[in-house]
Amino acid sequence: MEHPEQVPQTDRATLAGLGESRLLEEVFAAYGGLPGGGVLVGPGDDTAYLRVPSGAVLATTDTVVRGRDWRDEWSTGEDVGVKVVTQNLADLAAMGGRGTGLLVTLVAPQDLPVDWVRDLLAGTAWAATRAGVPVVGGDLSSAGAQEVVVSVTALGELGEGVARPVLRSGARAGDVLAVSGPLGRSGAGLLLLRRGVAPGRDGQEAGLLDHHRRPTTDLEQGPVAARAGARSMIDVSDGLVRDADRVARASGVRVRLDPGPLDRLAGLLQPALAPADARAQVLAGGEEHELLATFPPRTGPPDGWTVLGQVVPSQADDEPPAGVWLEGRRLDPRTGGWDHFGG
Ligand SMILES: Nc1ncnc2c1ncn2[C@@H]1O[C@H](COP(=O)(O)OP(=O)(O)OP(=O)(O)O)[C@@H](O)[C@H]1O
Ligand SMILES: Cc1ncc(C[n+]2csc(CCOP(=O)(O)O)c2C)c(N)n1
Ligand SMILES: [Mg+2]
Repeated sequence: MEHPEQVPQTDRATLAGLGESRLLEEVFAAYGGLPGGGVLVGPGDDTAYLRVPSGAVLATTDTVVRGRDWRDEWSTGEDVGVKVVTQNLADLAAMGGRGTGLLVTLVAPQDLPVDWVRDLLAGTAWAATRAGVPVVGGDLSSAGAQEVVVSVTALGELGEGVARPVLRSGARAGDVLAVSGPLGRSGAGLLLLRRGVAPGRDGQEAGLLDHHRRPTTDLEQGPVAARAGARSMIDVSDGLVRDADRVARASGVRVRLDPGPLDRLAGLLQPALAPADARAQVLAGGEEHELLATFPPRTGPPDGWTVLGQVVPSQADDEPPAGVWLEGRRLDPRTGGWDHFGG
């Protein structure tokens, strides 16, 4: 028979000491108070059971891996939780949607400190609460030493007043290209961390590090853009050029960036970054999770968005015909931006 009070505190400090059942109790407690009117059955049974008022579901998933997507020297478990939830919700926002439920999976070694998992639960719960989305389930599994993987699946539906999802393929010649917020902050923060910069709590560098650790996208801007008539949309996860190139190719158009707004956005990263580094991060910095959308010229973007350029027809003699252009030259998406497999 087990006497929990006799188990030394240190034994409970790792996942092996705590055990799956007690960890699950903590998981349920962490996610228990979250909002979510449509949840008919929440965590604890074989599946969750959700109401689907609009009759159609948005579904996306995004996974982060220790060493690849975060480093423990740079990010806490709470940071990881905030970021992985935000990444998923930004994908829903980029369709013109909002979350209705999250599933959170943790794959971790037995010697992982329970406190790291408690931080992860706090971070995921914080980001879910901020967005008004319940965590409805997930999974736990074990991994080899050092391997920690957190995977989130997000379910959602189109925002109120949004009739259809905003796809990457909807950009049309004549559209205005705009972004919902600044660019390059997360990439700039990562660059500073790689350089070993240890900024004080205030100031520009601290803000960039914060945005790298916990992107603060205004997720409502997705439905706002959709209602404003956005014809195409994507969230900037792999860098402006790479993500704009995806829109251009899906739509069969050219995207022409204006240098002026790029310089202004790069200015926001200076003096923490030198001008050339700042420009590079605006063009290629990943994990920003601001929304990039195109709008018909007559309506233009909603208030607070920054116009970055225009959509123009693709030219038959260009190879490839669709892509991103700046000052008369095509920007190769492979030379900047994030690719998990290095391509
Ligand atoms: N293993 C897979 N099986 C099926 N579909 C996949 C798989 N991996 C990716 N996809 C699909 O490919 C598309 C692009 O995936 P990706 O992860 O690059 O999404 P993204 O929105 O561009 O990136 P991010 O998640 O960083 O915002 C998505 O529609 C995704 O569902
Ligand atoms: C340790 C460490 N190294 C590199 C990075 C940068 N990084 C990881 S994934 C990604 C793009 C988005 O991925 P996805 O498309 O899967 O959402 C970027 C820019 C990091 N955060 N931590
Ligand atoms: Mg995306």
